[in-house]
Amino acid sequence: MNIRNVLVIGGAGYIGSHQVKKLNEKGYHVIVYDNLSTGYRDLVTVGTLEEGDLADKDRLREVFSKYDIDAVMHFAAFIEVGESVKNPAKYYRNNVINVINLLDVMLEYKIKNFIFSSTAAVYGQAENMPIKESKIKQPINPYGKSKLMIEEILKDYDKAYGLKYTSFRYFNASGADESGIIGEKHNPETHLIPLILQTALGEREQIYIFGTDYNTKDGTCIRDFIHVNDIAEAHIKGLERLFKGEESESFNLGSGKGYSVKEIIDKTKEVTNIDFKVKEAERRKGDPAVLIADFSKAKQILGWEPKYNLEKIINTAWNWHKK
Ligand SMILES: NC(=O)c1ccc[n+]([C@@H]2O[C@H](COP(=O)([O-])OP(=O)(O)OC[C@H]3O[C@@H](n4cnc5c(N)ncnc54)[C@H](O)[C@@H]3O)[C@@H](O)[C@H]2O)c1
Ligand SMILES: O=c1ccn([C@@H]2O[C@H](COP(=O)(O)OP(=O)(O)O[C@H]3O[C@H](CO)[C@H](O)[C@H](O)[C@H]3O)[C@@H](O)[C@H]2O)c(=O)[nH]1
Repeated sequence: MNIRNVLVIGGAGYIGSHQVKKLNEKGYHVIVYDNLSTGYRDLVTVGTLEEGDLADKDRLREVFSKYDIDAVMHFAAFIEVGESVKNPAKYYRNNVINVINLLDVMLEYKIKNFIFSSTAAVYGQAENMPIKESKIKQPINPYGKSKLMIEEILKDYDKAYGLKYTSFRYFNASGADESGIIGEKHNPETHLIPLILQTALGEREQIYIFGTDYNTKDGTCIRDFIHVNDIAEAHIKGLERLFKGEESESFNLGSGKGYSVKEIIDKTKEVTNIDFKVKEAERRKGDPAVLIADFSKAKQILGWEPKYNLEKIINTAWNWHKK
């Protein structure tokens, strides 16, 4: 069988770089398209890096002309919820307009297999846990709205142009590859587990708990953490399904288990065997109290389920951060 070419947009970022490594391990040929705005050249450990911006359609055309692309996986986006509230234009431009550019060029080149990084933020505040894909989508910030807009656009492009897509709504992506050569590298870092680990390393004086008065068992927010390699594995299954000609679908990617911020901090102290300062702080704007995924649809249709538990997630992340 011919080796398939997969174009990974945003493959120099945290999740994309793990996907690139996984695709390579599964025998795909990988081309990364990235402008390195929040990504890093050294996270691209295999495949070919083509530098370019999604706003630049001519550069995209060059890449699509150079390689015979079989499918596109799209990870590139701005990802900070708080920033999206302050500067929505930045988010709608990169997370919506630039994705339309990409889809335009894909269609010009008759490439019809597309995998999209969506988010639990499309659901907004949910009353009942765990969250199923069918839940009504009411995102409460521009970041979540920008992702939902693309999900809606994809439905229309499927009907009108026959574009086949799989959208994955990640809950809290975390952990690092076991090799220790790639991991979560965001600057500024806003995510809980890397911030706790930086505190354990003494790079930060303390970790703040944002809100202790939520209606949860210990008053702190509850989240569903999913290992980045479990996410990558699901994408491979989604890709194989598209290559079989199956219909477009959207899936939650989470573990189905929720842990409170306090529990995450305690678990990290246990895994690292380091004690560090914890301070209680005000709630962060826009945080839903609880987010837990129902992943039964991915299990049923893709035959996917997460392999990493919380301890392994923290352990692999710790392994990377120590380096
Ligand atoms: N990290 C999470 O917890 C999480 C949760 C849910 C969804 N997601 C989604 O997963 C995807 C990847 O997230 P991440 O944490 O790896 O982010 P990241 O910032 O590490 O990676 C994004 C990559 O895209 C590139 N990029 C951004 N804009 C670009 C443009 N216009 N042209 C070319 N390249 C561009 C960046 O340089 C970077 O390499 C995003 O779409 C995000 O919305 C992430
Ligand atoms: O220093 C910190 C950082 C975070 N938190 C808390 O830890 C929880 C997790 O926060 P993260 O920033 O790590 O993750 P989010 O749940 O806010 O965001 C994740 O899920 C979102 C979907 O809701 C988006 O997809 C986003 O990209 C993704 O990182 C939240 O309750 C937050 O308030 C703290 O208490 N202290």
